[in-house]
Amino acid sequence: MSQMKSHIDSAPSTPGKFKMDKSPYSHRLRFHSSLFKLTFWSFIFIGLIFIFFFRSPSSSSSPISSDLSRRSLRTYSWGGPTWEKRVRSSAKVRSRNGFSVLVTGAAGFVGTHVSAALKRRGDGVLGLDNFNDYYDPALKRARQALLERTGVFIVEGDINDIALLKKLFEVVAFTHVMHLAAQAGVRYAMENPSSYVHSNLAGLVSLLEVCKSADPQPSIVWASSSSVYGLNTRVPFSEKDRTDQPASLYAATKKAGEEIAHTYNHIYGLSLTGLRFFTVYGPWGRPDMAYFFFTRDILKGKSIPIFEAPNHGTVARDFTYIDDIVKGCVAALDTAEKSTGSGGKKKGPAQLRVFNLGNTSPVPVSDLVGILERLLKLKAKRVIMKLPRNGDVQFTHANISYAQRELGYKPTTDLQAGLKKFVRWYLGYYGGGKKSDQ
Ligand SMILES: O=C(O)[C@H]1O[C@H](OP(=O)(O)OP(=O)(O)OC[C@H]2O[C@@H](n3ccc(=O)[nH]c3=O)[C@H](O)[C@@H]2O)[C@H](O)[C@@H](O)[C@@H]1O
Repeated sequence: MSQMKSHIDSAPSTPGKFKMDKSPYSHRLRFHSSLFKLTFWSFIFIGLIFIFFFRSPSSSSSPISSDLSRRSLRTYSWGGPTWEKRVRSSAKVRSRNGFSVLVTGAAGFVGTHVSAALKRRGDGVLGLDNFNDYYDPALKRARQALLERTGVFIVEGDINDIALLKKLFEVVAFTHVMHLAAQAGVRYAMENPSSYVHSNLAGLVSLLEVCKSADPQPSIVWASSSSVYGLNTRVPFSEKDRTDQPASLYAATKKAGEEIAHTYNHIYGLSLTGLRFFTVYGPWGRPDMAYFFFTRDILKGKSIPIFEAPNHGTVARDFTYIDDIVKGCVAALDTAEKSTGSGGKKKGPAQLRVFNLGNTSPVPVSDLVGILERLLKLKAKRVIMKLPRNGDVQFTHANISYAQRELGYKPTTDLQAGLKKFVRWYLGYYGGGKKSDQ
């Protein structure tokens, strides 16, 4: 190549002169030029093969499959003596009659709070989370750091990874699983339906498969959603009401989860408790939720879209503060009966429950914005918009008498008090909005 380069460099700059076949070097030049072409095209060919094999799944025409493949192809490293030691130590029970709990979605909003609460009272807690990028992973990492300081280790992995789940049950005989890993969010289901199937259906089944084969089988408490009430118009929503009209794919996957839970309870004797959370909010919350991004956008002076139902109908939510939800989750674990099966075989009927965990006082979204304005001492740029027809329901309202009776569940934080705590956390964490580019 360098020889060829020197020929070219020494050749006259006029292109036409280069074609003169009288040149004593013309023969060698032609040979070198075809060698150059061969090398050049070989590189192009190898490059194309490389691009085809290594990029094709994520460069598929559908953004859905590309996103899903990005998530499911991600590999996590786990295993080894040091890793097992950390798993064991994190899951070690430190109080009398304490539980050993596997918390999936531990770097999530509810997962972090529940893990911390369990650890505080002496339960052994091991987290599992895939740290996906549905929202700012830096927030998940910050929650992880918080939990690490309390002695909770979060294993990085996906609930669809059966080998990993089996390994965790080999290392620790979990008494309970708090299953909070999920693809959340009502509106995002229009954008990325597959991720709901991946996490809320396939992931749930993987987890239940491993739990049913474990010996002893753990008791499982898991997150369903208020969205299962869908188009139901009877208020307040009771667990006895129909839930066969979901208004979003998200709701449909949660409802399907409840049916899947029934199956595993029926066939394998797994003790299963589903908790229908009602719009949970609070410090360390999810940036995709309205109260969170309203706060961010009011601080930035950006306009905020406030949904309104037809004929100026009010849109309202039974916003529930995180500490109340945590109490409900812990009470559900405390009252969960043992699974009755072992090694994949049912020995007798097992407990199967579903509870509403709400606040029982719906608040219009416009009032939520009013509270935020007062707390932030800023006026919001409100833009009234039609309630989109992509999954949102007009209102939610929980009847919590069943949870009250069985779990002693009694929410104590109203929206004003809860948002005050959220705003204080938000300003401390993001420093008045400077860091909040999620
Ligand atoms: O209760 C539940 O089960 C669900 O609660 C929330 O869903 P959602 O109540 O829709 O919460 P947000 O997305 O924070 O919306 C809160 C309210 O603000 C309204 N909103 C939302 C977004 C927006 O731009 N403007 C607006 O007015 C919504 O219509 C809704 O009434 C969570 O996002 C779900 O993961 C959870 O399962």
